[in-house]
Amino acid sequence: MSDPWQKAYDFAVEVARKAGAEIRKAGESEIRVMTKSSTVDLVTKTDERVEKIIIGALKAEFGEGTHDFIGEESVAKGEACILTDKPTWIIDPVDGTTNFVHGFPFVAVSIAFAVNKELEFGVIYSCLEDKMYKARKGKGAFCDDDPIQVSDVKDIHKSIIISEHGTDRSKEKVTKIFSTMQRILCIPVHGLRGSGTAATNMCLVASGAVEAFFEIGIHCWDIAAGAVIVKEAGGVLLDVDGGPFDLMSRRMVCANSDVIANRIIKEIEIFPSERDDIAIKKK
Ligand SMILES: O=P(O)(O)O[C@H]1[C@H](O)[C@@H](O)[C@H](O)[C@@H](O)[C@@H]1O
Ligand SMILES: [Mg+2]
Repeated sequence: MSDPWQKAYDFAVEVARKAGAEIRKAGESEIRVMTKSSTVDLVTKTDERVEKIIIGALKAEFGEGTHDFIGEESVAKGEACILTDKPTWIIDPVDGTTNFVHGFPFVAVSIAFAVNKELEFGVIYSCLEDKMYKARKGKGAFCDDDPIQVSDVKDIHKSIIISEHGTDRSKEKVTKIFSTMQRILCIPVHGLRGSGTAATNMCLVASGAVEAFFEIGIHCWDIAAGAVIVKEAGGVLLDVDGGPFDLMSRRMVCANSDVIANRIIKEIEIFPSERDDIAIKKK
């Protein structure tokens, strides 16, 4: 039986690599000479420019109108964030924007592809590390063509948990985020980490470098590609309340096993986060 998505998968890897080169170039040439404040404007331009390069290349390859697109920058400009049955690209052109501004070495291009609302493949290019993580549904997960597997650590006390404080600075949310982190740290676990990008954090779970990642407040474009990569590396994906993973819910736990995931879930203080697909309908 023909494999309809192999060409799209291979092309996505190529496009992610090209986008990563653009990000590195912007980092080397433009960002370094700018003051921090004007750099932030420049970064928004870089995010938008890289997303245009990615979507432009995909439309040129697969035709206008045949596929749908959910991109961080296009949604920010008011485009719909609804997963249809059509072949849909879910794109974060620069995951770890704040890292990028500071030259903190974790910046990822995240490209996922879904058909009939099912994630078919995910590609995450960690462009400052030059590491290409990728996975197709049912065909395993890879980093630069080497197969990757989640960690086999079963003991929470021997686990590293990765999470993020996100971009919200309201006292109420920050308190909830850090009290959750404090409870998890004092289980105790072996350590708490955060790379500054959800996509990279999920690759660290998939490659066995850490045992679990959780966050409330992320978006579908941050986690769609990582969801395929973690699953294909033998990991599990859940909602922060222990229910089934929901791509549009803006919250998730992924881990090397249900045991570690459910132990983390016990400590998470949940706060509301507006769904990706509902928020846009309100506009
Ligand atoms: O807005 P940036 O700097 O990209 O940071 C967010 C990042 O995009 C997400 O992947 C992380 O998980 C968030 O916590 C960051 O705030
Ligand atoms: Mg992001």
